[in-house]
Amino acid sequence: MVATSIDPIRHRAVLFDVDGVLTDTARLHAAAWRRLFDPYLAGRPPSPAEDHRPFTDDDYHHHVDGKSRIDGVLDFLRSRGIRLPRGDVEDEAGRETAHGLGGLKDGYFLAALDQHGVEVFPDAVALVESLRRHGVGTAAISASRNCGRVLERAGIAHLFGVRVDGVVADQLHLPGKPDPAVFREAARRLGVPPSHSVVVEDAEAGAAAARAGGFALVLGVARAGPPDRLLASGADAVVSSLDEVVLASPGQRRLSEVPDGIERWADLADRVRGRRPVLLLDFDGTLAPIRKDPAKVALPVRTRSALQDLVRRCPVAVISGRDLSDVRSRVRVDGVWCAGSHGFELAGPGDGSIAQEAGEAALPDLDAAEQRLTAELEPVAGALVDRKRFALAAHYRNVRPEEVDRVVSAVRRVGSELPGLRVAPGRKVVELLPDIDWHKGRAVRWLLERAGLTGAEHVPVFAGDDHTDEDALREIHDDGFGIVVLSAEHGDRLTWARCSVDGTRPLLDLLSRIAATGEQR
Ligand SMILES: O=P(O)(O)OC[C@H]1O[C@H](O[C@H]2O[C@H](CO)[C@@H](O)[C@H](O)[C@H]2O)[C@H](O)[C@@H](O)[C@@H]1O
Repeated sequence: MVATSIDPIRHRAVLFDVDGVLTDTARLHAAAWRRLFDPYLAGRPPSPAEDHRPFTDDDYHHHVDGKSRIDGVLDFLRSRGIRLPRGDVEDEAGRETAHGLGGLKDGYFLAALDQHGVEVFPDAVALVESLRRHGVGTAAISASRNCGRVLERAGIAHLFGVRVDGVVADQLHLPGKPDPAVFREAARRLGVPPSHSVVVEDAEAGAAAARAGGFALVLGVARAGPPDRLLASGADAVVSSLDEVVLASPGQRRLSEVPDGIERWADLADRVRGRRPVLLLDFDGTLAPIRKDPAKVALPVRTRSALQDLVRRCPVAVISGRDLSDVRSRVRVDGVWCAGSHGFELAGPGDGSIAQEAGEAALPDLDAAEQRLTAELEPVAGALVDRKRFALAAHYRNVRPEEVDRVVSAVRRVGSELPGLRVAPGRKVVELLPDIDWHKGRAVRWLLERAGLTGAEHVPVFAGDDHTDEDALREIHDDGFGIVVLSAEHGDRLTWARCSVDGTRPLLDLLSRIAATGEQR
């Protein structure tokens, strides 16, 4: 299952293909190609090596859609056993070269544009506007040299901070789709890595390009007809209208808009006053500082002693992405509950009075993913594949920047090939988790209920720094108190937290104030 939702926390840019996604011009292109190829094929002398049947919709989707004009001519004719010289950009329209025939097609397309005008798809415009309101960068991508003209005539050129079209691709000598170069160039211009960008495409070549480029989400649009061709080409999900795409909740705020928990404690204290706090704490980046080598991370002495103090005052749990046994061995504070693998395994203090292990069915897929990714990422210097019982992390903190997309796309590909898994990005890490409706948020709620820590007399307090912590921050948003630990690695993303702290020290100070406020009941 892949949700058709764009999450502004994770997806900081969305790249839209133009013809067929934003504007109803794909059919004008298809008609112009047909007008070019049908008489051309009919006029060729019969040959057993060539197929002269008329141009079909399937031909358009498989051989032409999404590609540059010249590649479209060459690839389609090659599929019919015909090889033409590429020719030259100066070739007059109609000459028997790729440039010559491409010029003729362009004349037909421009005539159709003049005759019919450009219609926009209102669902696409609504999505673009909504994304921009959420601060997500938007780009328009097209193989067409007429992209600028189409966007201007449609009145939507101003909605895109970046445009990478056939003209830009020619200037920079970028190969056309299915090569990911045009998408990567757009992401680069928006300043967002492919691993945090979404591509919206209606063409097979475009979906394949985005998949190969390691983009976070490849969303196919099949306005008429089945989704299969786009799914087969690499789309994560296919919608028939962009109305089906939902955005993360407006309840979230930018990190820069969230008040500092210490500075604004006087205003925030009422949320916990008179209630018994239940402290639910993330480990890496929250209790323990981030390090280059995950194996070298240790709980600082001062933090352990603060936890020992807190556990005497209220229930405390650590909810980590690490393996359960790993996080337990690093926390070592009596009386603390621990959850590992992002909440997929959970146990009570000591011997574990209660236990929960979600995601058992995904173990064979995790084993297969571990085998494949260990082999595939072995040549990537700095890449680290870390298998947890119910998760697999591919770390790229120590990978050269130009190799990061290789790591991310390998994980995404393996994740999409194994139906039991889903992809979850984190801080310089991309993980595979069991594809079931379970995460830190569900685990936290389960723990509160099983331990009898529910009801108005309790207030769940969750603190975390990373993307997977947002599941828990969202879960307790209405009845609890969420704290996000700031990090320069996240930019100004959205969060469900009610307040922020600037590191572990102020976090421990805030938790102590929360415990003290709870003690005044
Ligand atoms: O939920 P958490 O307890 O925060 O665990 C999330 C991941 O944390 C670890 O990776 C992160 O910390 C590493 C050490 O500082 C750092 O090198 C890496 O870049 C971070 O993503 C841990 O290794 C993962 O298994 C956890 O999933």
